[in-house]
Amino acid sequence: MTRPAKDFFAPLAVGAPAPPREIPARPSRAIHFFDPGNEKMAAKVPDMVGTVDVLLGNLEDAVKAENKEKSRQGLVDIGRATDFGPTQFWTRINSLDSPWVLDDLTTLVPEIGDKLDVIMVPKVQGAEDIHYVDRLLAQLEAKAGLDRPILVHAILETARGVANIEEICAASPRMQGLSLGPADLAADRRMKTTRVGGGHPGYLVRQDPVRDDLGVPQYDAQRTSYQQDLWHYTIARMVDACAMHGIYPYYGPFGDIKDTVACEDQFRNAFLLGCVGAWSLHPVQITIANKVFSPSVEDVAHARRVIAAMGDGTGAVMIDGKMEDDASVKQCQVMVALADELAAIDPELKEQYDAISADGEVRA
Ligand SMILES: CC(C)(COP(=O)(O)OP(=O)(O)OC[C@H]1O[C@@H](n2cnc3c(N)ncnc32)[C@H](O)[C@@H]1OP(=O)(O)O)[C@@H](O)C(=O)NCCC(=O)NCCSC(=O)C[C@](C)(O)C(=O)O
Ligand SMILES: [Mg+2]
Repeated sequence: MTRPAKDFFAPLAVGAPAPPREIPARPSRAIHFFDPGNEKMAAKVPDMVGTVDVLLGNLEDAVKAENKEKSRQGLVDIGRATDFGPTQFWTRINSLDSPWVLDDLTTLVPEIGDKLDVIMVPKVQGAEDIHYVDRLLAQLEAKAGLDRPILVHAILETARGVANIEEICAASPRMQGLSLGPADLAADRRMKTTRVGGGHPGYLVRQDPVRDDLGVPQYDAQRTSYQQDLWHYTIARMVDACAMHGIYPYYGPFGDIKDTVACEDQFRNAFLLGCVGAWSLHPVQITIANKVFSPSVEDVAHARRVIAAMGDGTGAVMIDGKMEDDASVKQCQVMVALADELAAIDPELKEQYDAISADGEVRA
């Protein structure tokens, strides 16, 4: 059973900061993963501040078992030494059934809890996992004297997690968002892919066979086929669950680092469906995510034009042969609100968006 409404926003430990009533829409187009125990990667982190929306020190998968403590300590060192300015600082802790997670939390909260914005919890199965982390964080925050609650992000990477998606989003006022974990999820579902996210050439639909003059189907003749998106169903569920709960959905990792074209396509599908960002595993993917998850100048110009033409936002008008009304103006408001949020942290985008007048004219 969920907590009654009057208790939902009460701190879960005496002296812990009050949980948030709203999750701020902070830009997070790329959640950039680095291994804090890898000296070469860690050395690059200070210079990445300001170039990426989120820097995430990863402690879970992709960190070898023998390096878990080194990575945790590396994260503490980076957290203490770095001024993150406008960039958010997140971590992915080890899974709740691992031998490392308790030390992750009991070390990170007192050492760098004042710097950490969000803790990503992998392999979340249901509300019980979030409840566990929620209470423990409250106890640790109280003990450390923190005045700001650390937010929680869940990765969906089991069938049970997907089935329990709504209760996971609703489990705590700390819930900030969800990410897709396509590799673990594929394994858990017994999907027959061996990739980390992205498409698969075998998952397709094919045009019907053309027929000859006698109406006989020509099965061997050339037919167009279209690759489909293996992740559409899960992302769409995430988007609805997150929107309903006032939190944020993210596409997860795209493992084929060299295929920047397909990565951009996968990220754009997620953007169009309602995701606010994706993970970047390699610096090259930051550029892709920043581009894809920022509305284009054309889209912002069109949105401003519709908003200007719609006046008080009611009724119907024709713009370039298309009907716009109370509903389409709301879509335009979503686009403009995102552009405003991004302009506030990205000077290059600000310049581009500032060149668009309030009624949608793009100045040269
Ligand atoms: C893919 C890898 C091995 C290629 O690493 P590389 O060294 O072969 O690449 P490179 O192109 O040769 O690197 C060029 C330079 O960039 C640096 N570099 C390279 N990557 C980064 C980075 N991320 N951040 C900062 N710097 C980075 C690298 O150290 C090197 O520095 P150098 O010029 O000084 O020699 C490497 O990029 C990497 O380890 N990335 C992170 C992988 C990761 O975090 N995986 C876990 C998330 S995905 C996941 O867990 C799945 C999920 C959700 O759980 C589920 O679906 O179930
Ligand atoms: Mg995983």
